[in-house]
Amino acid sequence: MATEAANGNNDVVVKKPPTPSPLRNSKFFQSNLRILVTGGAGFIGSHLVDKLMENEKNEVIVVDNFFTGSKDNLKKWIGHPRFELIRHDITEPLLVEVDQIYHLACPASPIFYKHNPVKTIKTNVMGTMNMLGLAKRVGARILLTSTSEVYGDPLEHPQKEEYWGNVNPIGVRSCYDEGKRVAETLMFDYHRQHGLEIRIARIFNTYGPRMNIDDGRVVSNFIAQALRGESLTVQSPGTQTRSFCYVSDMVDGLIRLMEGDNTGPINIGNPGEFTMMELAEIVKELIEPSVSIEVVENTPDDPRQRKPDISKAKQLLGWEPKITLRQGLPLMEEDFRQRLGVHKKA
Ligand SMILES: O=c1ccn([C@@H]2O[C@H](COP(=O)(O)OP(=O)(O)O[C@H]3OC[C@@H](O)[C@H](O)[C@H]3O)[C@@H](O)[C@H]2O)c(=O)[nH]1
Repeated sequence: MATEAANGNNDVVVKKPPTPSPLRNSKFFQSNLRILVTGGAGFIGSHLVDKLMENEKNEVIVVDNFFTGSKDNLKKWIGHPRFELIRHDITEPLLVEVDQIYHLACPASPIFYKHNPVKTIKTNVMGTMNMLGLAKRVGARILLTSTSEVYGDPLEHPQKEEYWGNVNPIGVRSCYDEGKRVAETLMFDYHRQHGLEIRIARIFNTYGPRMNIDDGRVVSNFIAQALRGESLTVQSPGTQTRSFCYVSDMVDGLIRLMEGDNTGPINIGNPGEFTMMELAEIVKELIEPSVSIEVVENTPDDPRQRKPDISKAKQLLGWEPKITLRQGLPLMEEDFRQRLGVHKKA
């Protein structure tokens, strides 16, 4: 049985995991691992699918409602015998016979998750309940991608998993940060009450190819602005910090967590910390030195600092990120150049 990595009173004896359904063991039995990825057409989800598909013993089923995800991100797998794509909104129940569930589905960019906040919280609460119900019914192990936003505007720095956070429960970000906090609670309640095998990753800011160009998050905004020759919009005051993890490192961390013996929550992120002004200066230097940097108005409740303590990931998963910001940005630049049709100057 999995050990519990962190937090409060989780050290309660839990039930044995439910046995997989009889269907899974008879008619549909086969030696491959069948893996469901919710939100698998999205940015991190599609990179995770690529990695899972590299293993010939894996069959991957993606469910996505394509609100922020796109079929384009999965085009190389469509038609592959070990791959299936289902258009489905996880706020509605779903029954598929699977062994593992990577539950990623939820808009992650603040402008998208704030666009329809009621839908965002439904996705996190009802969507997670539906996926937990599925995991219970078929005896699957389930991994939730939670977020560094559960720490809110943190009063402890860097953030350890034991920190309970500083979250505004009625703020404009709460549909996402409180939504993910409830999702974590549901995961642990199903674990304690029904013996479900759970894993929780707290994902810190992540970047890389396939982010939506107009995603609204800072790295994609700055790269798109630099390539379009527009000013880089640093939201005030510019001294707020974030720590950016390249997507291939993130995917490795998620797979290690799923395959390991710890429930989490475990922080997965890159501890290299930058102010938003520093980030703008690096993007300017690496991509387009002629652009200017402009300070613009910020949105409410923007966390002033964020940096993961990744001691647990190192110790329990043997994981740490390999790609620095200066190595990762050019890889993302290349993808954005192709999609925007902007060629490098000779
Ligand atoms: O154009 C921009 C966009 C954003 N920013 C700033 O950049 C910082 C990061 O903002 P982002 O929108 O990229 O992301 P946030 O850190 O606010 O939220 C993210 O946190 C972790 C993940 O779970 C999610 O992907 C997302 O919610 C903020 O301080 C924001 O004010 C800019 O300075 N300019």
